[in-house]
Amino acid sequence: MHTLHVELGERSYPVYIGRDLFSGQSLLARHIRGNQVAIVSNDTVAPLYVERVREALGERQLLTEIVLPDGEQYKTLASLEHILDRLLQDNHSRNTTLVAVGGGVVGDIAGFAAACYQRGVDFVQVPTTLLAQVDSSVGGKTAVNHPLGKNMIGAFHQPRAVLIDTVTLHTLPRRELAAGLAEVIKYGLICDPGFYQWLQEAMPRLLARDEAALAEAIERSCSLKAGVVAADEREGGLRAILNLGHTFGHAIETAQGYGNWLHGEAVAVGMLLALRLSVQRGWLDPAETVRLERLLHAAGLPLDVPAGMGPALFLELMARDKKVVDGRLRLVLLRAIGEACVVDDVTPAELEDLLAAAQLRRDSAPGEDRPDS
Ligand SMILES: NC(=O)c1ccc[n+]([C@@H]2O[C@H](COP(=O)([O-])OP(=O)(O)OC[C@H]3O[C@@H](n4cnc5c(N)ncnc54)[C@H](O)[C@@H]3O)[C@@H](O)[C@H]2O)c1
Ligand SMILES: O=C(O)C(=O)C[C@@H](O)[C@H](O)[C@H](O)COP(=O)(O)O
Ligand SMILES: [Zn+2]
Repeated sequence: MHTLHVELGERSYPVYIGRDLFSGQSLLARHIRGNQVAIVSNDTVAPLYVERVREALGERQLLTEIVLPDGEQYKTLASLEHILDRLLQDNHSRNTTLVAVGGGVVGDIAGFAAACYQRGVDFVQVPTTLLAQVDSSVGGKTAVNHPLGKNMIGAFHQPRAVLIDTVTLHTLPRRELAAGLAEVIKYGLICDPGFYQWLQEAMPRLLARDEAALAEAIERSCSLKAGVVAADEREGGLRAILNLGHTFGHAIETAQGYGNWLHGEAVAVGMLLALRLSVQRGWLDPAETVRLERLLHAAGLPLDVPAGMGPALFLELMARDKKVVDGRLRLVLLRAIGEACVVDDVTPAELEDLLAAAQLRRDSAPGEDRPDS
């Protein structure tokens, strides 16, 4: 087992990465302060993994299991309300702990419920998708979506611990594995060129679910994210680099109706758009776009914007991005591979050209595998 720490003073916590973390002496029980627990999961993950988690918790005075319907379309205020209703009905007090067992959707909603319930209770993340293991379980961003925008209602609330059991990745559908790889690739692009190079070589092993390769990708990703979060917990500055590709990606997810495009798929296309802008500024060699396209394609990720999503719709949705300051759009670009920066001077005309070209590229290559075809 490998242990990392997210260093945030009194809110610091460990991230455990290993196999079979729920057997033997319970790591989980050690991070639960009171005698009350609510497990939050969904109807796909609960039958697979909740029993193991329940056993690892041992005897509890109060144990509630909350099973949400599966899907990004349920990352809503209604699901949040359902969790809060159940906690109140079962008389959970302020020393209860929520344990999120699932992907980023479950983790984000359960974390937000923990932030809200009686003004804040403990929670532990047990992420079961690659995406949640490398990204969403670490860092304390919690939220639900709104029809007008992704993660628009939420809070910063750090977990007490993150338990990453890599065995869970064996049941993960192939498309979901690819979605997680998009966020892994993101770390290489924004802050670690050596890791980016390693990913080019390791991609076949990652796709074959080679345990050593997956563990290395998870450890390196979590370590990079922990460093950024420790330096800027609430996204006052540096943390925004973790948003590479997300301004475009969130617009795609919102426009397509949450769940049609996976978060990682939308981010993959968004990162390519950000790279093309960086090339246009003369910061990157055009060959870098081709290198990223090859890597995303090898991972099984889309390269093109959705059909019918033109510049006007992109610009309308991107104007609601959380990084907008005083009406000014801010985008994460790359000065070099491994060196991200945030700019606020990309003009609407520049974006229109970029997005019109992306639409043209999409329409001139029909029949390729895409989430919406
Ligand atoms: N808080 C953050 O910092 C952060 C970071 C990145 C992404 N996110 C959010 O995370 C969400 C995406 O997370 P995701 O990609 O994990 O999606 P997800 O939670 O929808 O999970 C993907 C699918 O895999 C299933 N699943 C989960 N674990 C499984 C397993 N081990 N075996 C079989 N099936 C399994 C789920 O039921 C679901 O159908 C988005 O809402 C995104 O906005 C948040
Ligand atoms: O942890 C962060 O900070 C991130 O930006 C990680 C992203 O991968 C993640 O999708 C996050 O939820 C996006 O945050 P948002 O503030 O743009 O909603
Ligand atoms: Zn993301």
